[in-house]
Amino acid sequence: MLEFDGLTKSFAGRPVLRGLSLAVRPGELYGFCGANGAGKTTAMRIALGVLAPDAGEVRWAGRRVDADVRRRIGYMPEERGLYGKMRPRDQLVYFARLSGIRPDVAARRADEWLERLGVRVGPKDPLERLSLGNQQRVQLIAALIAEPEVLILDEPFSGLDPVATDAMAGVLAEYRDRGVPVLFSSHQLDLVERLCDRVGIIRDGVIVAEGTVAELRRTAGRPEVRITLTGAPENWARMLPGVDVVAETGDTATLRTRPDTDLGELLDAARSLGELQHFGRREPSLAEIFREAMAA
Ligand SMILES: Nc1ncnc2c1ncn2[C@@H]1O[C@H](COP(=O)(O)OP(=O)(O)OP(=O)(O)O)[C@@H](O)[C@H]1O
Repeated sequence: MLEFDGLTKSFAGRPVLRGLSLAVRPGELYGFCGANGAGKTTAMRIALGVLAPDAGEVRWAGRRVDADVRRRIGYMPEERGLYGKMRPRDQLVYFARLSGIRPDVAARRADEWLERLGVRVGPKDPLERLSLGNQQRVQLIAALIAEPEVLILDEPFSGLDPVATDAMAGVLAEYRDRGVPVLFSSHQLDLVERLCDRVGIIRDGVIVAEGTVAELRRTAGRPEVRITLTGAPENWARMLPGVDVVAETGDTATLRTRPDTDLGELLDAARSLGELQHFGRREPSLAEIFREAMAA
C-alpha cells in the first residue's frame, strides 16, 4: 500500500498541507482531486523526495520512502522535466539506465513504448519538436520505463486529445490490473469518475471526502430531483419542502435535495400542488460532489 500519513508542509509560514493522509492500495487507480493550489503537487513532490515535509511521512509497502524505494516509483512531474533539445529515445534510454537497466534492454523498451503509444518522431527530432500530446506520452514512458511498482502522476491527462486520453487511460488501467497502486491528480472530473476505483478530494491541505464514486454519492452528494407539474400555481417549486431550486423551465423544475430531504414528503407535496407528470431522481456527478465539498 502507498500511504501518505499526516503530511504537513508550510511555505514561508503559510500552511499548504495540514495533516494530509491517504492510502492507495495495490491494484487501485486513485484520483487525487482538489481546487487549484489545494496542495496536490506539494504532496506528490513530498512522496518523491523533491520536497521534505514538516511532519508526517510517505510509505510504500510499510517502508518509509527513501532513495531506494523512490527508484521503484514511476513519477510524472507537473513541470514535466524532460530535455527539449534531446531526442526522445535517447532520453528514455538515459532514464532507464539511471535506474540500472542494461542499455540493450532500455533501448528495446523505449522502442516498444514509442511504437505502442504511437509517438511518431523522426530519428533526429529533439523532444521540443513534438506536439504537446506526444511530449506527454514520452513523459509517461519515462515514468514507466523502469517497470515501476508504484505510479504517481501529476495531471497526466491535461492537454490531451480524446485519442491520447484513451491511450493514457488504457496504460494506467493496465498497471492497475497488474497490481500497481496508481495515484494521479486531475481536474477532469468526468474522466476521474469514469476511470478511478477511489477518489480523494483535498481542500486546504486535508482530504475532505474520499471513497468510491458510489460512496461519495451516498455520503457527500445531494441527488437532484426533476419534477414536472401541470395546473400548479405560479412559483410552485419554491413551495416544496426540503429542496433548493436549481432551474425552472415551463412546467418542469430541477431541485437539489438536502441531506434530510424526505423524497416521499416531496412527492406528496408536489401532488398536492398540481397534476404530477414526472418525478425523477438523478445521482450527482463527481463534479457536483466536488463543488459541494468545496462549499461545505
Ligand atoms: N516551492 C514553493 N514555494 C512557495 N509556495 C509554494 C511552493 N510550492 C507550492 N507553493 C504554494 O503552495 C500551494 C499549493 O500548491 P500546489 O502546487 O501543491 O497545489 P495544487 O493542488 O497542485 O494546484 P493545481 O491544481 O493548481 O496544480 C500554492 O498556493 C502554491 O503557490
